[in-house]
Order: sequence, then C-alpha cells, then structure tokens
Amino acid sequence: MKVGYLGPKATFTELAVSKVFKGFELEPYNTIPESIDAIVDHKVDLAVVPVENALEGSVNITLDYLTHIVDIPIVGEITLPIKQHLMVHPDNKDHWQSVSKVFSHSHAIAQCHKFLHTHFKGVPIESISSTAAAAKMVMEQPKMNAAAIANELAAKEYGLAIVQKNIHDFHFNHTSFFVLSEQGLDFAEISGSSHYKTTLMVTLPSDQAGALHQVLSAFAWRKLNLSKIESRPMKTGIGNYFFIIDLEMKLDDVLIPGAIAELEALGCGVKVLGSYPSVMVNLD
Ligand SMILES: O=C(O)C(=O)Cc1ccccc1
Repeated sequence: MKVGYLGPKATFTELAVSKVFKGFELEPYNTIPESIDAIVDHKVDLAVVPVENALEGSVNITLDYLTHIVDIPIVGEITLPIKQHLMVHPDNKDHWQSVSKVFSHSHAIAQCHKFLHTHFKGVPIESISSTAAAAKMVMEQPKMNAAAIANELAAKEYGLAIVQKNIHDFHFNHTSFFVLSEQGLDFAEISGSSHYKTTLMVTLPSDQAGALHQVLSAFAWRKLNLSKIESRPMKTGIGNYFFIIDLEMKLDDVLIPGAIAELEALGCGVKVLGSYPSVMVNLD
C-alpha cells in the first residue's frame, strides 16, 4: 500500500505518517492538493495531510479541498505533538542572529509569532509549502544566510544546525492530520485506536432566523457531543458560509442518522465527510 503525504522528506506530516503506517511505501508530494490529487489519479492508496493545529486553527486548504474540489472520505485522524526549532546552514551557525530571511510553512510561522517578533523584528518572514521545504532551501542556498523553522528530523535530513530549540510560543502545540482514502481502509486496525469521530458538512437554509440554533438543538437533545464547529465560505458570495461539525462518536444506526434527518427536514444540506478512528501519537 502506498501513502501520499505533504513532503518533502522530514515534514511533520511524514513524522505523523511514520508513527502509524509502518512498513508502507511512502510518496511525498509538494503541496496538500497534490497529495490529495494522488488518490484521485490512483497513484497512491491513501493520503495524509495536516488539518488543524492547536495554536493556529484549521488548515483551510485541506478543508476547502475536501468540501469544494474532491469527494474522498476521511478514514482516520492522527494527532502529533509539534516542536518547532530554528535552524541554519552550518556555515552560518555563528551569525544566526543576523539572518536575512526566515522561511517556513505558514502554520509554523504563526506558531512562533512571539519568538519571531522578539528576535527577528524587521527580518522578512516568508511562507513556503512545508517546514521541510524551508529546511531544504536553506541547505541548498548557504549564501542567502537564511533560517528555517522546522523539526529535528528535517535538521538531520538536510544537514542544518539547530540554533534555537522549542521556539513555538505555547507549550501545548499539537497538529491533527487527516487520513484520506477511497479504499475503505481499516484505520482502527492500523492505528489500534477505538476512539471515533464523525465529521459533517452542513449548509443552512438561506435567510432563516434561528437556523443554526435549530441545527445545534438537533444534536443537543440527543446528547451528541460536538468537539468542533467551524464556518467556511461557500465561495458563492460574501456572507455565505457552511459549517463543519465534529461529533465525538462513530456513525451509528440511530442517533446521528436521526439528527441528519432532522436537519434535512429543516432545509439543511448534510454530507458525512467521514466517520473514523482518531489516534494520538508521541514524538519518541
Ligand atoms: O510543513 C510541515 O512540516 C507540515 O507537515 C505541515 C505542518 C506545518 C506546521 C505544523 C504542523 C504541520
């Protein structure tokens, strides 16, 4: 089985993949859409992409791609602790305080905002497709005297020197990754997790007072525990949004179908994006 993921080698996504998919063939892609398209094009059996960070929130491109562009179910979720480090080319190790630029993934930059504001005021901060892509670029262009924010594996993989460890602004830093597949992959068996979540996409009837309240009450009176509700643009005009709702349980035969039927009777559109095991892994 082949796993596509947001690469290049040594991204946080690869770390998450390697903790769960032992002995699988791994195929890195440069962007999140390319990783997901690899499923559509039958180049991989499953793909793993970041979806939410505890400090910065959702990875919008992942949610938008899954709701607007492709129709691929979520079959699993992996949550990984995140430690961000500042690294430079070994030639620049002794003058890292005067780097000309800092590169990283936009989420990593946001997770280190306070650190960057304190130590690199006025230095251009540039976002790039992944933390590992930033590390690779810093390795390839020593004359640029740039730094990357990435993980320890990336420092090793690309031969960079870590000059400041743990530069993320808040200690509790985790990222969740979706496992996507069209092949009915048994992620409960692969991950050993029996903790399930169900993710729904809900569109509201237009211009109806109290519609969201009614949606929430369909879950509330059934005592269905929501762990997330997020609005994303419909991309049809200002003010047009749909909701992504996470339920802390597996899709059953009674409660969730009952809630969905109630929402549909209210005029809502409902799509199940996946009902899947969720696993927390650690770095060591
Ligand atoms: O860029 C990476 O390494 C990724 O896998 C995406 C990401 C970026 C920042 C935190 C977690 C995941």
